[in-house]
Amino acid sequence: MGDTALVQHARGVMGLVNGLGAPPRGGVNDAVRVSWERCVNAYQLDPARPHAPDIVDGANLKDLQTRHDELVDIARAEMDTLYDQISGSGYALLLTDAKGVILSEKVDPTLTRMFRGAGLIVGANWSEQSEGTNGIGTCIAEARPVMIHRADHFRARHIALSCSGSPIRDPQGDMIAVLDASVVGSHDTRSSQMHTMALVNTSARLIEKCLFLRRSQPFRVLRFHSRPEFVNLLHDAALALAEDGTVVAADDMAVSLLSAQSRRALVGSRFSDLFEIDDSDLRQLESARHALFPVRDRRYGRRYFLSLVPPQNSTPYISAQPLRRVAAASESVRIEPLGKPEAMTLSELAGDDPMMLRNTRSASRVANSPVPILIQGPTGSGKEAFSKALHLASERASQTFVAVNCGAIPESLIEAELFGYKGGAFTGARKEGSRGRILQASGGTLFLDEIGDMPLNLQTRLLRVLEEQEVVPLGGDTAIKVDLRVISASHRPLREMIQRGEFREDLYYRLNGITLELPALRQRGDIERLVRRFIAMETDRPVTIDGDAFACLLAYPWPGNIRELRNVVRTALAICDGDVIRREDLPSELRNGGDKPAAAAPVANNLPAAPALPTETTGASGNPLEAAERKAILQAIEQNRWNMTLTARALAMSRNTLYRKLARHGIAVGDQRGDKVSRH
Ligand SMILES: Nc1ncnc2c1ncn2[C@@H]1O[C@H](COP(=O)(O)OP(=O)(O)OP(=O)(O)O)[C@@H](O)[C@H]1O
Repeated sequence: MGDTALVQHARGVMGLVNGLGAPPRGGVNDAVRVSWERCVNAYQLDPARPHAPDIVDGANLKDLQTRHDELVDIARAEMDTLYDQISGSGYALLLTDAKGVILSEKVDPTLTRMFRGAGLIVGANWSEQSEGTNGIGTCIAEARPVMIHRADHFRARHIALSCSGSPIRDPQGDMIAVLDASVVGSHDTRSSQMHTMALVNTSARLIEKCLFLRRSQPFRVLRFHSRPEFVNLLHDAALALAEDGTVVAADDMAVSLLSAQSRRALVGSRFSDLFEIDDSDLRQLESARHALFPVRDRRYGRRYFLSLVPPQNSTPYISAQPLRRVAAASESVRIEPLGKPEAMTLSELAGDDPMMLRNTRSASRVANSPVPILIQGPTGSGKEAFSKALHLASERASQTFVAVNCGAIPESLIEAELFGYKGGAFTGARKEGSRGRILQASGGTLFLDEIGDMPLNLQTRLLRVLEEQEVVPLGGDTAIKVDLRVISASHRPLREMIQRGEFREDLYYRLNGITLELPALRQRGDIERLVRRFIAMETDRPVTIDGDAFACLLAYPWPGNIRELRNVVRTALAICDGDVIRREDLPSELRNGGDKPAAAAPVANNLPAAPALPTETTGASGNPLEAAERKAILQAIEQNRWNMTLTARALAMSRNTLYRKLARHGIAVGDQRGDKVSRH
């Protein structure tokens, strides 16, 4: 190509963007014009200036390829097929990462030199920022398939190229790669390139589908289409379902066939919300492997044929963190301070996790109704935070939110704490009496945490209060009307407790208008986001978390759930040297790959909200036996994260005995004894 043509092209580009000189004859389409404007205005590129290609060095390229090995592996087979379809027409097939770095190629060996000359080399960065408008970079910028034909390119040196790029998305819908077919010096017209574009696009969809199916192996996968002959072929629609029928991932075809707005709109829904079929039918569908079932969708009553593929692989790691992106695990990440939010909203708590999204959807539906909510979930999974957010999302937001931890108040005090008492009602009672938590919560929300720890006789009293909506304080004879919204929570299996006669069935049904199950942290699909968010919330300066430390945080099984994560982050920020969190700033359990059993959960995560533990040398008596007991109690408290019921159980003593011992050893548990009152 002569120099004059290159100069003329550069002039045409600048003529169009800046109005300095004549724009190209025949003009360009909108996507190309907008891309040229980005190149000049945002990236300050010059179409005429020669530049050195941006090529990732060997070690970093290897690292990139390793991180994308699943994708590269899946794409290889499809690239071979596509190559056969267009062989002889001089194309190079390229697979890049989401930033435009070429990870692998399929090229006619006789044309390799020509492609090298054009800069199409494994490791080269073809983002718009580097190479200006092109089939890869512009596809990434536009997040859709694009064809950049000859003089559509921004840089004059690329105008011999014709490129067709199509994005590849992961099961969450995030773009992770681009498949591109490029040819040098072809005299084909733009319209004859359309055929190649269509083939590239089809291959990209097939790679996406294979990736979806591979990553969904730990789940049941529902395949469907309106035409039975299409089911279980690569063009059908697919939904990955958790064990309880919740959609954890959806592909684009499912979005299109169900007329949903996006993949996110489907994630978190129940299978039975989408189709006219019960959850129990799932098992039947599963046992009739590959059989097709006709069914209608609930929204429009359209008929589809379904087939259900059972989980292929249920190793705990994969099933626990199914579709989580771990690619970023070995990259350092810089995080800016965010400041502590006053209180988190339901949607902030849910993040991107499918189970949490389903919970917030259900909770929002009943936020303003009196329907009682029972939240089940392991300790530290955010039950109280969720209840508070629900309170704030309701019409009662301006009233009081009262949290009572039934597991942390000595049994003998629960009655007085909850129902209140008249002055002098019992020995030790305050002269002026006490209103009690129920009355304090009237008009607002009463959160009963660890409801499973409430003694049976008090369960009966609580049931009466809830049914009559009135309370009689201890030692009093008149009932006081209350207006309560009750949210209760437990990490214990209440249904099993009913069977064993430890929990009243009638109270269970009174509390359980709807039940929400909060996932353990290790089951959430958004740990990476939570880690970033906690660091951003807890830091007052920009910090970097190095790749190794990040990988440890993502790999750890988090027996203490979100509370533990928060404490680990706080401690790491406090002890890290400078502005970088490194692996050595993490507790040893995390550094060692999190392979300790849950029972030996880290004791190094001093709960910041908890009062500082006195050291064992401050024992009251100086007696070695007493000191040993004191030490054992302190350790058990820390290991059980200040949950007194669990601590008592671990020490094989009753809760009342534990409280007596705490008093004797001078161990103050302060506000950890359970009841917190906050006003909004
Ligand atoms: N999704 C979330 N995002 C950020 N922080 C959260 C989230 N969920 C909970 N937290 C924080 O994690 C900590 C533990 O949450 P919370 O006390 O609500 O858990 P819990 O399940 O009620 O615990 P327990 O069973 O011990 O009573 C709190 O500091 C809370 O603010």
